[in-house]
Amino acid sequence: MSWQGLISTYKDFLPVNENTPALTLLEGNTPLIRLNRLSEEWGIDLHVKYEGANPTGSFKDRGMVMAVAKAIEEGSDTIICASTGNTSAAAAAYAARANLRCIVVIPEGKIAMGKLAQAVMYGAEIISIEGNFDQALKIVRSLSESSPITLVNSVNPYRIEGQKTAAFEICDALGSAPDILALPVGNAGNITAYWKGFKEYNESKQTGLPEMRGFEAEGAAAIVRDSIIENPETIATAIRIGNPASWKFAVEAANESKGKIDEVTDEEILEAYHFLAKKEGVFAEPASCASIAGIYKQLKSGEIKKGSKIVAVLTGNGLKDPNVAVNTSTIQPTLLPMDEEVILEHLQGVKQA
Ligand SMILES: N[C@@H](CCOP(=O)(O)O)C(=O)O
Repeated sequence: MSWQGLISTYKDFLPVNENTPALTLLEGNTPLIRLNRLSEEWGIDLHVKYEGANPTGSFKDRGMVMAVAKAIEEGSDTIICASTGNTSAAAAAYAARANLRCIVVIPEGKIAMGKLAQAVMYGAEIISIEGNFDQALKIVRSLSESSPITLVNSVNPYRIEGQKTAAFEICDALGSAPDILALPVGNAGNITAYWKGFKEYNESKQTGLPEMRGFEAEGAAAIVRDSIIENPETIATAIRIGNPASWKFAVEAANESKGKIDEVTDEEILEAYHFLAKKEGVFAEPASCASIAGIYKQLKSGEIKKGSKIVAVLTGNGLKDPNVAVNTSTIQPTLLPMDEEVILEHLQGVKQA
């Protein structure tokens, strides 16, 4: 049978009942791609869960389909979120699909262009604040407590329920859980969701449990430092968060699984971002590449053993953030005059090089 989306496929593992609408944009069922060159170079068996293949280009669709379906079931007609970009894109898309009103609060000037374009196109009401994500989240949390508006950030438990399905897909594709699951950590909802998913699948199908290795950006590494960061800064805007909402659950996931929450620098993230695209043909947004950068770092330090089977979660599509790609690439187009002879001569040179 063709793919019917998350709610239909995983209903036995999700909080759905006969009143839950069959909302879907056919999210989920994303590719698990083996990275052949990096596996060989690094002496590991490395795969990426390419969440950029979701309908709005990020893993947020998994959680959002669930949160919006439950909002409708509970009679809500308006959803709200704070966002560094991907959550707002997903919220706006599913609200449009379900004919709900959607309000998004974003930090001014800190949203990648592709993500802003999505919120605009899907018809969200966009409030841009002179503050950061953590401040925006505080505002929408208090608003949703005092009015009949459904908060769809990952503090909404249905978001975690939807997002846990990625762990099921990994186990189904590999036949069991990998040795290590590596992923970026921003607001920490996704590491919470994956750990819940691996535990539930293991209980039901004995698929085993991975070590959970989460990676924050150095300039936003609140969990690693064990201290709130008032002004988080990183090129990886999706994880530019200084007070993660699911902090406690992220620490639990790392501790229970004998994994670790670690940090990577912007330089390490950008290095991974470029070699992933150039060596493997996989283009993911900068924050996603914290997972690859983290694996590379821990292989060099010896914390990750050779031979390990590892899945790195690539949370969002590279096209979300075209500015970082163009501004950090050494490759620039060669400009030639519209003269056939000149162009052919140049291409002959390129061919021989
Ligand atoms: N990176 C996120 C920020 C956190 O959103 P959450 O609702 O998943 O906790 C974004 O895309 O906005």
